[in-house]
Amino acid sequence: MTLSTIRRAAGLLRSIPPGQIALLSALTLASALSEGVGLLMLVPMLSALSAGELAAGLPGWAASASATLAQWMGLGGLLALFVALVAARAVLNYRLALAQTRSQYAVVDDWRDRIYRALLSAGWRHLSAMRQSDNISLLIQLVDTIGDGIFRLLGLLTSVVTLGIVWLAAFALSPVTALVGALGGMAVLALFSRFRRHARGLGSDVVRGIGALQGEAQETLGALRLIKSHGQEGGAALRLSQNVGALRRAQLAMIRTTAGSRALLLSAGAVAMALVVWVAFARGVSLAVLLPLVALFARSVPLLDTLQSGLQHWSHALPAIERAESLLAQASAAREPDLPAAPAPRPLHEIAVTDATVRHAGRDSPALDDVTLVLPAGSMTALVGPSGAGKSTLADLFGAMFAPDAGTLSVDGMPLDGAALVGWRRTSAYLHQEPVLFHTTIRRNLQWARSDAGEAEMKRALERASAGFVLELPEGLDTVVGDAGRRLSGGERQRIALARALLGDPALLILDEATSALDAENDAAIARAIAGLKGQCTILVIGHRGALTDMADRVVTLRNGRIAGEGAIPSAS
Ligand SMILES: Nc1ncnc2c1ncn2[C@@H]1O[C@H](COP(=O)(O)OP(=O)(O)OP(=O)(O)O)[C@@H](O)[C@H]1O
Repeated sequence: MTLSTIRRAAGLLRSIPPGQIALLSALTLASALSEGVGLLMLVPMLSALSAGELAAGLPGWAASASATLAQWMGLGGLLALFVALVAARAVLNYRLALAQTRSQYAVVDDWRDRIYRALLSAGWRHLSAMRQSDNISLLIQLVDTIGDGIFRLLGLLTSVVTLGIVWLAAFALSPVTALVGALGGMAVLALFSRFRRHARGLGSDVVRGIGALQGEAQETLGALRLIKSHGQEGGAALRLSQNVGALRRAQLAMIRTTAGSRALLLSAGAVAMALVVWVAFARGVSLAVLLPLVALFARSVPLLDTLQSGLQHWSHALPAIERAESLLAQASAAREPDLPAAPAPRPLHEIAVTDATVRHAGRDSPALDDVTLVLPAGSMTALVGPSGAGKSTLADLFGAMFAPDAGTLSVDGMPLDGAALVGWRRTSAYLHQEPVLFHTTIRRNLQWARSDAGEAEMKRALERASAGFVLELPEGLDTVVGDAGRRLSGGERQRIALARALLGDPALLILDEATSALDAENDAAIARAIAGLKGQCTILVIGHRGALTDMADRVVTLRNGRIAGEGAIPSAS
């Protein structure tokens, strides 16, 4: 265990409440003491069994103490005390296992919570560049790998304390044997370091395997229509089973390493014990010393095994811990400022993006190059242009999803940054080509925008969004929309999403290709709804030629990240 590993372990254990740490420490110490004392009880028991004969050869203090105890308690009393000690240790170990599991959960849950919060608080640009299946696998599965590492770490700390007590007992009986045993134990730990390195490599394989499996399953289940239409069911099933195979190979290799190192350690322990007995017998060491030493030795080997396999599992969990640490660090570095206490002011005159430049990571040319666009308050602007011109990027700037690399977003001449920028985001609403609905009732989907919205307000929003059909459904607002709203048509989904946006009373409504996947009827229904909103809020429509762009007060053309013109709708966009 290197210094950095110890520091990392201490850092992880910091999320265990102090009371729990105190309980763990007390239980660990009490369990270890009961173990040591129980083993040492052999000495007075042997003395009582042999009427003092076997006391010869014991260190002076041990001979007199065991003789006194044997005389005072008798064999029956000593046996009863021994049984009581074993029973007490069983209770202590039961409580210890519970305390260790609770501590493990405390660490894991704290990590999960911190990672989740860090992700939720990170900026959109950072989040949109991430592979979310990696984050899901970390939050759901890898934290349990980390939990296993923590549990083993706590177990190995218990083994260290118990080994220490057992060693002290051995030292009291025979210092030389105890020192030789300690050196042997350290040599074993050093020799077994290659198993731990191997376990760490396998830990990396498991992290990769879990990520690949999660990514594959998530992508496949999210693309079922595509898979079915291309007849790719077999290929998808094969890819999943290949991913499962790779993961299982890594997991089985870990079991093999653990079981192999255990078999080696226990066999080496047996050989060492045989040697000790042999040498002791040859040198005429008395039974009174030899028997308790053998018992202490026999107990030390499994404890050493727990220690070694604990270190091995800890090494195995390290890659998952490193993944979590790195994600946490990156997400925290991309953290957005906290929301301002007061809501952002509604624009009276204009919302403007000025001299804005945006460079996406890994791209040579900027997505937006020194763009200035002013949206008069209450106006409706259509933004058109070829694919990749930068329309969505510009809409993201207006909606304050992120700040430009250069330039500003301002409302009525006041530049927005930091918390004000995040606050403005709350007052704008987006409608994308594929609306986001949650697998719950329409009521809950609407209330997602405003939890205190009443029935009448919801109905009004639905009517304004040309979504009155909801009220005619057999279960009305309580209709469950299905996974991502798949129990509704695309147009119905989009109109419910518009109603949800309106419920939040947005100052800026952005429709990014909101009707491009809809038929003429739904396009017209959304257009009717938007016509009713004109003048009530500022509207920015992105799209190719259609009912919505035709309704705009003006049309702005974007080309290669620059404003290419303003006025009439270009004939080919
Ligand atoms: N997250 C990203 N990382 C890297 N490049 C990006 C990212 N998002 C957009 N781009 C690139 O930035 C440019 C502008 O993209 P944007 O989505 O703004 O264009 P658009 O005009 O909305 O296109 P479309 O009409 O096809 O939706 C494109 O070249 C696109 O490939």
